[in-house]
Amino acid sequence: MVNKTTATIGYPRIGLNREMKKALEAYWSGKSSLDELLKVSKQVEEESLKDQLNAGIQLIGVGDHTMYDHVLDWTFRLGLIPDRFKQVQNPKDKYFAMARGNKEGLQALDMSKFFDSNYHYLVPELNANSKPSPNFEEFLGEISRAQQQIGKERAVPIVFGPVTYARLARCEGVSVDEMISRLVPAYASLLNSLKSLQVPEVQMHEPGFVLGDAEILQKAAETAYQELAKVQVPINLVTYYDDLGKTYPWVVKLPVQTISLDFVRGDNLSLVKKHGFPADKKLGAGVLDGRSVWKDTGYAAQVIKELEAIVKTSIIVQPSCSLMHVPLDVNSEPSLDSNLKSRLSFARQKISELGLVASGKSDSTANGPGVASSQDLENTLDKSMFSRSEPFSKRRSQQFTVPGGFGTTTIGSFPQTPAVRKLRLQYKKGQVSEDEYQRQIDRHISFAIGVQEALGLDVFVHGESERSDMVEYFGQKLRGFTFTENGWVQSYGSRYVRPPIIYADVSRISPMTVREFVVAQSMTNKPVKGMLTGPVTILNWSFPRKDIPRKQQALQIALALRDEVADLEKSGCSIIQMDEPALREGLPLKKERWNEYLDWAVKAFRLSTVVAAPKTQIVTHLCYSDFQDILEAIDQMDADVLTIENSRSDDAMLRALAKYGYARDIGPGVYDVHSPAVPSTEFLVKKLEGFKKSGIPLERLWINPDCGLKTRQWEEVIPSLRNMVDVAVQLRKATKNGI
Ligand code: MET
Ligand SMILES: [Zn+2]
Repeated sequence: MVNKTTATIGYPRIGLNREMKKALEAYWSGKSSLDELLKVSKQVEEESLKDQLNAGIQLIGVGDHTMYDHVLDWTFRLGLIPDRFKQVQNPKDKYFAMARGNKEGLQALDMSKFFDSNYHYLVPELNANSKPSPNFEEFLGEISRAQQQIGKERAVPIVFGPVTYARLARCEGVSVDEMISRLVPAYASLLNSLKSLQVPEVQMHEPGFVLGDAEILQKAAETAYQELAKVQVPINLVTYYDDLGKTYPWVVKLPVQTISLDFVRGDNLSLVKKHGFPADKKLGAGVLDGRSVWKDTGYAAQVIKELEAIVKTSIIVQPSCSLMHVPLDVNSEPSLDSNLKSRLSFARQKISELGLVASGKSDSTANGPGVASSQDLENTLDKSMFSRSEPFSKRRSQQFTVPGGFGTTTIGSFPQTPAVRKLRLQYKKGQVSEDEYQRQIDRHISFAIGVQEALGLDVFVHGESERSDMVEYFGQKLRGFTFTENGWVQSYGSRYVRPPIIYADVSRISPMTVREFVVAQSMTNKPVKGMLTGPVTILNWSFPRKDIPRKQQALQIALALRDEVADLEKSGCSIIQMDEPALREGLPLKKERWNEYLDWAVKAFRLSTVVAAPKTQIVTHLCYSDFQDILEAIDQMDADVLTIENSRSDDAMLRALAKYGYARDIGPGVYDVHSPAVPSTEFLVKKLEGFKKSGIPLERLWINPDCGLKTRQWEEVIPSLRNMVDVAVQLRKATKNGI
């Protein structure tokens, strides 16, 4: 029988009660000292090791604690600091300036999504002159502390690998291959230091090998790992978030002692079966889903059994990836239903599950989420439920348009002022009655309508003051969702999210947005948009079930939203916006799986919207990413108006849409809502000039900001929108006069 041990490859680093967030924010605002921040940070680090030690984990990943972001940590340790930060003397000030910019106007590093997760990392900026000047002192200190706490034989340093580091960086004037080779000496020296600390092995995290284009890295990766092997410290090459795909045959042959694979996403099991597994290597088997909140229901043990027939040396039972993507402890959820709780597994529960799996036992309470109804929903629905009754060419003349074109509108939310937030909190705590709450919400709606009236916008919104979050709001009103009180997961830095959990079939209980729409519409003669979050976004920003495919869950949500669209229409709503900001981010890492995802994502969007009559205008809004590679899917969504984030991308998206021949209406964002700056009319005129040049027919254009305005203040919003409307009106006149 092969030998089995347990390991972890990363743990939540935010603290049970969001200690890191609180400590960081107190430090940034000057309310506490650096010493206090460091103290909290060490406590959180210690607690997490204590958890893993108590759970009996044999090889515990250490050194993954972070003040902000682990990729930034490696940029810092490797000494790959962009020139503009070199003027900052104090190391912590420098670190945080790279993370968030500083008061002196230094711009932070760019932030980007970490693979296909909802975590965001700070993108290393490298160029022809970038040469590592490493300083691993703090990291080595962290490793020594861990060794003292949990014992040398258990503490396995987690190192972010050179290939992935270079691959995720923005390399200007230097190739990724060249950068990898420049990194190797720094990594070799680190491995040497770790060797002197007598670590049992080093985890080299290389998720970059699962990316679709990782093949091109073969040569550089082989050279790098041959060099690193010379140090002669055992290396565990850790990959996750997908299977190795085409890179499997050569990645498993790299000169390392252990290969760790994700057996939850992608299909590494088939690759292992097809190609075999090197007889002299250990296998880190990521069999417990590190990105799911559900207990394993026997899958892990099954995979281990199959692997035992193939692997010759030893199998290490571990989570599929770092547990940073799940909340810390189910036991911090006093109000969750106890039956449901017994089926959930957050980080602390997962590490005890590992032991069970390794010992061949499984948990009898784990019987999967909800009542499974795994029927293929798509096939139970008539095909006509996925198409509008008339094509866009016939719909458009029946829908609302602004004479002279360039209709002005906004994306939905207006400033979430302290008063709005306080009101929602009081309501949540039962301090204001439902009636009183609605009366107050209606006052906010009335204010928003008044402002839009005064500014002369063409299509109004009610302002979303009743929503703290565009997914949570709908989740709370739908059957099948549940919420945690303390289930925080790091999104970036000190920003954490609490994704809803889908635990059963989703359906609508009663109308969710109709009341607010009716109130808003009763206050104005201008059309008010109905405002909904799309099915794919609701799904992608929640923890899904594991007992039925994501597609089925998306279609269930879509059916619920479809009823909402029908009800809005019945209440007199003639323009309905279905936001899908998270559509793009759900794309699988490997291109060959894109079509399958896009197929059901588009179907879900259509199922939720096409119920609308031809005269009802369906708007969608996409933001947060570059959509140029999914133009066809966007076209197939068949929305009448597409509002899209564009303000930061130099109209590239617009040109791409024009080139593609996108023929429906478009509302490209004319200014960046994430900046407090008020866009001047000159700026906006220039922006609109750019639109003209993009090749999009002018009569197809709407004028709007690039996203919702909830994070802004009225003092910024009012002058910004005033300028926006002014410029649209000017353009309308100019175009009419043929200028
Ligand atoms: C992240 S997209 C946000 C769209 C939403 N309607 C809003 O304005 O807030
Ligand atoms: Zn948006």
